[in-house]
Amino acid sequence: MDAREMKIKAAEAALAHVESGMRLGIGTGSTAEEFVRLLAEKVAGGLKVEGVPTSERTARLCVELGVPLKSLDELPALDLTIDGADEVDAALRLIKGGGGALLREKIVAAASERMIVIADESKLVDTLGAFALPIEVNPFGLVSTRIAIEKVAGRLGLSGELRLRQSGDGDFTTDGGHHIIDASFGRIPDAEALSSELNSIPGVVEHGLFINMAALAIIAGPAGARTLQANR
Ligand SMILES: O=C[C@H](O)[C@H](O)[C@H](O)COP(=O)(O)O
Repeated sequence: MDAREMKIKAAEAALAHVESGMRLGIGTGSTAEEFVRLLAEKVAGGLKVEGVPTSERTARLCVELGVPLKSLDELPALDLTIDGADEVDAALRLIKGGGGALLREKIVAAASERMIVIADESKLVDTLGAFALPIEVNPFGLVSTRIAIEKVAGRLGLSGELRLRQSGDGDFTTDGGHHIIDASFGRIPDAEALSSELNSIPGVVEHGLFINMAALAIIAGPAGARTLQANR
């Protein structure tokens, strides 16, 4: 089974949690897109749901495939969000933002009663941090913000390259008009501490550590999909 087939398996298992009438947060990325494709088939077959997309990219795919959308202001309380992740640990702490959608993803997940993460087994890790942590920053005062990130990281014993994410035509810009610094810390033993330290930096808009947000992770491997439950 290749990576795409595993993503589809995880997305199929997540679809079993979707009931007619639900208000859904719809994630971003290649795994979430497999979920959108399967959801669209169910919608075509009569399933009634309304979705709030976590990115312009997801919104475009939903429109193309006929998944009904609303804005988060129209549907401010959601039943369930289904989204992918770049890393998942056993406590269901996540790194997200590889696709640059972390801010809207976090806002949508926080507005949802439940978040289910879907991923292939390559995303499951013992300790977060091998994937560079995306940190969304305001373009104003980038140098000061970068220095502040280095300082808080240093206080927690973390170091590594902080790289301003690039796209084809210059600095990558998120749907919210911000930039992303990818922080290669290697290993983040205390994700909670790093999360609150990063939140205290004014130029940091949001970061890709999702803690206490996912209720369930559906992880697919060659043998099929298994479910991990958050112990809280
Ligand atoms: O910003 C993007 C999101 O956080 C994605 O959910 C994450 O990067 C995982 O994407 P993929 O399913 O493509 O690996």
